[in-house]
Amino acid sequence: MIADKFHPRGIERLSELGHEVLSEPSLSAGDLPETLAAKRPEILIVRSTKVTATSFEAAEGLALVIRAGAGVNTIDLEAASRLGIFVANCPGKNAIAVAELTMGLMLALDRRIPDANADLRAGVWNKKKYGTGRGLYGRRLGLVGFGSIAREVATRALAFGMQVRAYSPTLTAERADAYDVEVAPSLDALLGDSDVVSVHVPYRESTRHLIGAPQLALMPEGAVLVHTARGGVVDDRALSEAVAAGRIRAGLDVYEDEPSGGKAEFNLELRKLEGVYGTPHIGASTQQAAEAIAAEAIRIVTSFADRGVVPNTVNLDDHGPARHTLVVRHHDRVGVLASILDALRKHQLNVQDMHNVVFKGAEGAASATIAVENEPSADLLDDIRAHADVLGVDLRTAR
Ligand SMILES: NC(=O)C1=CN([C@@H]2O[C@H](COP(=O)(O)OP(=O)(O)OC[C@H]3O[C@@H](n4cnc5c(N)ncnc54)[C@H](O)[C@@H]3O)[C@@H](O)[C@H]2O)C=CC1
Ligand SMILES: O=C(O)CCC(=O)C(=O)O
Repeated sequence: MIADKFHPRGIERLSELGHEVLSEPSLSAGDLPETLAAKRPEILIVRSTKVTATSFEAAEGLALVIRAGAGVNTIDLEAASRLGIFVANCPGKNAIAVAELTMGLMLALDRRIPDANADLRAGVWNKKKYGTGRGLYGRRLGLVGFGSIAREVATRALAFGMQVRAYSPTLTAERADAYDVEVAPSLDALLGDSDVVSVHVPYRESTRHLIGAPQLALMPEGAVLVHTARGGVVDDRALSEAVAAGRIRAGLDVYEDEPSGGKAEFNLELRKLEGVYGTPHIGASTQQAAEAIAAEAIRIVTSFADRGVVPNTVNLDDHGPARHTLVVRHHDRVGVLASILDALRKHQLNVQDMHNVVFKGAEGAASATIAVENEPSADLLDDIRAHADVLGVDLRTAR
C-alpha cells in the first residue's frame, strides 16, 4: 500500500514485478489505521503521512514500512520495533534536490529575487533597491551536519567560491578534507563565524531547537540562516524574533507546525516577515529525486519480497548487546542447526544475530555465526562439539 504521492512509473513497475499495489495518495494520517486494518498490506510506503503507534497496532500482517525519503521522524519507530516491523528509508536519494533548493534560497536571499520579481510583476522597476546583493563568492558558509545533503551543498557552494566549514559530532578532519571543507570545533564556533548557516540534521529529541535563541544570537549581524532540514530543529519563534529585529534573514523550506498534505492553509506569522523567504517543504520535490526515491523503494520491496532482506533499516539494533559470537562449522545437513539452537536453549542463551553460509563443493560443509547475549560456558561449547555433525566450534569475544 502506498499512502502518499509516489512516482507513477514506480507504481507501474511494482505491478509489473507482480505485486498487488494499492495506491492511496490522499490518505490522511487519521485515516491510516482504519485503512491498514481493512486492507492488511504487508508493505506500506509513505512520504509525509505520519505512521503512529495506532496505525502500527491496527496493521495486522504489516511487516515493512518504507519511508520514500530520508527523514523518519514521522514514523513511530518504537512502536514498529515493539511489533517487529521493519522500517527502512531511502538515504541520499533526494540529497541533490535539497542541495539545489538550498543554493536557490541562498541566491534568492542575497539578490532578493522573490521581492524583485514581485515588484517587477507589479510594474515597479527598482534597480536601486535590489542592486545591493553582497555576492556569495568568498563568503563563509557553515553547514550544521555533514551527511548526504550537506555534502552536496558543500560541493555546490565550493563551486560558487564560498569558504565552507561544517560541524557534526562525527565529522573527522580526514573526511572533511576529502570534500575540501573545514571542520568547525563546535556548533557555537560555526554559528559565530559564518555569513550563511545551512541546517542539515535529522529531527530527534536531541536536535529539537538545536538552533534556538542563544544560538541565533551568536550569528553575526546581517547573516543568513537556511533551513531545509526538519521543522523543530530550529526554534521558529526565536527565529521570528531574530528576523523581526532585523539581525538576520532566513530561507526556509520546513516549519515547526507545517501541514503534511499537498495543499492546505498556512498562516504562520514567520512567513510574512520581510526577512524570510519560504517554500512549502519542496526540497525533495524534483522529478529526478522522485525517480531516484521510487527506484530505491522498489529495490527495498524486491529485496524484502524475494529474500526477506531489508536494506536501509533504521530500527535495527545493529550494535546490540551481543559481545560473544559462536562460529560453528558443521556438515550441511537437515537438523544440525536445530540441534545447535537446542543446546543454546538448554543453556538459556539468547541469540541476537545468526547467519549460516555453505562452503563450495560436493561434500557440503557450512558455518553458522551466532551472536549471543551472554558469554557461553565451557559446558555449552562441549555440548555443541559433541554433536556428530559439528566440525569445529570457536568463541569470539569483542574487546
Ligand atoms: N526539505 C526536504 O524536503 C528534505 C529534508 N530532509 C531532512 O534533512 C535531514 C538530513 O538529511 P541527510 O543529509 O540525507 O541525512 P544524513 O543522515 O545523511 O545526515 C545527517 C547529518 O546530521 C549529523 N548530525 C546529527 N545530529 C547532529 C547534531 N546534533 N549536530 C550536528 N550534526 C548532527 C549527522 O552526523 C549527519 O552528518 C533529514 O533527516 C531530513 O529531516 C531530507 C530530505 C528532504
Ligand atoms: O517527500 C517529501 O516531499 C519530503 C522529503 C523529506 O522531507 C525527506 O526525505 O526527509
